[in-house]
Amino acid sequence: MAGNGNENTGGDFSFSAAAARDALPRITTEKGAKSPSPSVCQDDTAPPVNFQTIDELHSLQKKRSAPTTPLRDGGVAGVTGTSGPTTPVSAENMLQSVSASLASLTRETGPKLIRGDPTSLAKVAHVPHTPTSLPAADVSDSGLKFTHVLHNLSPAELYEQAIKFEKGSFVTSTGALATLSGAKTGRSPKDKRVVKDETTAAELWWGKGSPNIEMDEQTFLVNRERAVDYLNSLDKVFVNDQYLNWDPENRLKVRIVSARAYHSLFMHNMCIRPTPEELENFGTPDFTIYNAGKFPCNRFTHYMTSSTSVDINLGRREMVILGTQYAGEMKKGLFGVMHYLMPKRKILSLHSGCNMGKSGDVALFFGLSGTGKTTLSTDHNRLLIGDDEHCWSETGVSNIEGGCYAKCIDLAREKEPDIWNAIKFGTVLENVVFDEHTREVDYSDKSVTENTRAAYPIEYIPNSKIPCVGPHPKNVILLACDAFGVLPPISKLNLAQTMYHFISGYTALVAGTEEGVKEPRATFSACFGAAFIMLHPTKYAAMLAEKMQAQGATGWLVNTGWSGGSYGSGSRIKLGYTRKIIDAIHSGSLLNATYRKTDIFGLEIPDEVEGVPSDILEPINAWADKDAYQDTLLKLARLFRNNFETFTNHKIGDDGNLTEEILAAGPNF
Ligand SMILES: Nc1ncnc2c1ncn2[C@@H]1O[C@H](COP(=O)(O)OP(=O)(O)OP(=O)(O)O)[C@@H](O)[C@H]1O
Ligand SMILES: O=C([O-])CC(=O)C(=O)O
Ligand SMILES: [Ca+2]
Ligand SMILES: [Mn+2]
Repeated sequence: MAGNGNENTGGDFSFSAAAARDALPRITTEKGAKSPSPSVCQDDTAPPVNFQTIDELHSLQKKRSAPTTPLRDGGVAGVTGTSGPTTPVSAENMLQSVSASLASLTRETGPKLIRGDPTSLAKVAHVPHTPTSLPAADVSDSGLKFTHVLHNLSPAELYEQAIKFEKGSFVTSTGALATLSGAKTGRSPKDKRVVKDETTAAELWWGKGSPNIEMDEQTFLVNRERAVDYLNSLDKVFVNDQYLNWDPENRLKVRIVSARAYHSLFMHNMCIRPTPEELENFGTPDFTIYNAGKFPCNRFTHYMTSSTSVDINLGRREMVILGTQYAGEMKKGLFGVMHYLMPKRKILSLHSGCNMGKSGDVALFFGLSGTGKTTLSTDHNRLLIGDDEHCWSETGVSNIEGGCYAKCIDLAREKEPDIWNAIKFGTVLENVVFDEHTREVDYSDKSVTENTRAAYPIEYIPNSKIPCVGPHPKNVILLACDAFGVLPPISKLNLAQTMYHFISGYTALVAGTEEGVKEPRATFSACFGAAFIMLHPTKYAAMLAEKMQAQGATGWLVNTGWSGGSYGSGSRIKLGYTRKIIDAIHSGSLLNATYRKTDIFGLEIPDEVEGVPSDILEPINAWADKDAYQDTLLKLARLFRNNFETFTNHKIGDDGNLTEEILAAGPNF
């Protein structure tokens, strides 16, 4: 408790003679003594105080957040939370809406809900419950208990909740909230399930290569019930009501119900934050996530193969998370939903970063995880529209999210100053290691995981473009981190090549970090995000082709991976060089360069890029062992060809010619 035992509770204050030490002069303040003359130097010039007790003093410390609509009479709502004796109409509506979200399938309404923190001393009154005559079998103890709802808490409040109640939560030296995501430190794509009903059976991509592993409606309801019961069993749940998509015409209202302050702060940062007015009029969400990730799924449930399950039900507009606390599941689950809903509106959803030059030229950065979307779209000379998820509509681009999720492994202030500076109060820092005393983060430490992450609101990047929308893209940059070291650092693509590489979705990360050289492992992930797409890849590819053609956008392939040899003998292309290459794309200077065509992949590579040594532009020149280069190149070409086989029978768009051209745009050998 605050208070140091010396509270001045009235006008009198004196040291008793017994307590006074001999060496100290006796100090007496007499009741009713005249105030000292202004000429006398003294500290305590404070006017009379407004409190008589410590509790009164503390009650003065917090003032109620300004309500944005008039309060109704205290008697109407009858709910007393921590923040005062009356509850605004909007809060009452919110509680009813959350109660409906948490209603289980056997109970008509959710548990009794209370606003605020259960640890608060404030007295709580019962939520008026519409009397329902339920069959006796439906009455259970869980229906009789209260669940406190912590609705759209602020970052400061969430920090306090995390630090008080969630092990592994700490404030770092720069003010970020360090958290642990638990046993899972990355997504679990093999545990993702999508409900297959009549509609989705016809609409979605199923079967070989598809990320959509089916589950039936009944099993979804079993998992949903498990998650909802778990959440209702808690003393408190966090509820975030937020938006997705900065395009106001295609905005989605999302509700996230979770058990952890970490999850609530993560989504606060990653989704678009409503204004107080928008929150008051939020109404019913379009999509709801039940994050019960602390609790496992029941492995005896049909379709389950582990204790983790991430389930999407497009019909019910719900997602259930069991058995993983990795926060990225929520972000990417919603991205999947956008990949379903947006194409229905002829809007293309993209796993890409996006930024804009001062003159309004927009660039998209596609790439799989770790290829540089966040790093390269965060560019001090350009406006950041977003780092990971976008929509491309008839009118231009819009960010789906309200925040960024940057990889932090080996983060260095000099190389990535904007990301470094964004790691401050409000930022969630996942799974990093820090000094126990100074709380300085060691970004090179992989003790917990290599996938350390920072989630921060987009406005933490100084040159972010708010609202996060822009005109049609001029450049479409495909990023591949080629650990084989055979793709050129930069090549210009024609439309068919752009489609070929977009559908292939290649990258090659290094398998492990254990001692000894590890073979690079090629990954092909259609549309640079197969884990998130819902429809067949050719649907998205056709939309991209049509949009690029209509806007005259140029495609580029940038290797952000190895040069001069594969992983182990070559080295990763310096970020500084990649930035120079990207600068040359943005400025338009690369469009006018002289190009040469490479063997096998048929890529156009420039003779020169300002600020980049010319001998790395043609990969073979950078390799000491030319035979090894040829072998590796062929090996990669075969991997591309094998991967593309699944797409050879699919038509792309209405135009059969495009399909032919795309097939011909792959490696030739
Ligand atoms: N030449 C390079 N170009 C780009 N990134 C590089 C380069 N060299 C090293 N890196 C590092 O590679 C990582 C790229 O990760 P980044 O966060 O940008 O990935 P991402 O594409 O946004 O992935 P995700 O979708 O998982 O968020 C960063 O840690 C960056 O510092
Ligand atoms: O989703 C995540 O956890 C991180 C990410 O952006 C990706 O993997 O593409
Ligand atoms: Ca990223
Ligand atoms: Mn991503």
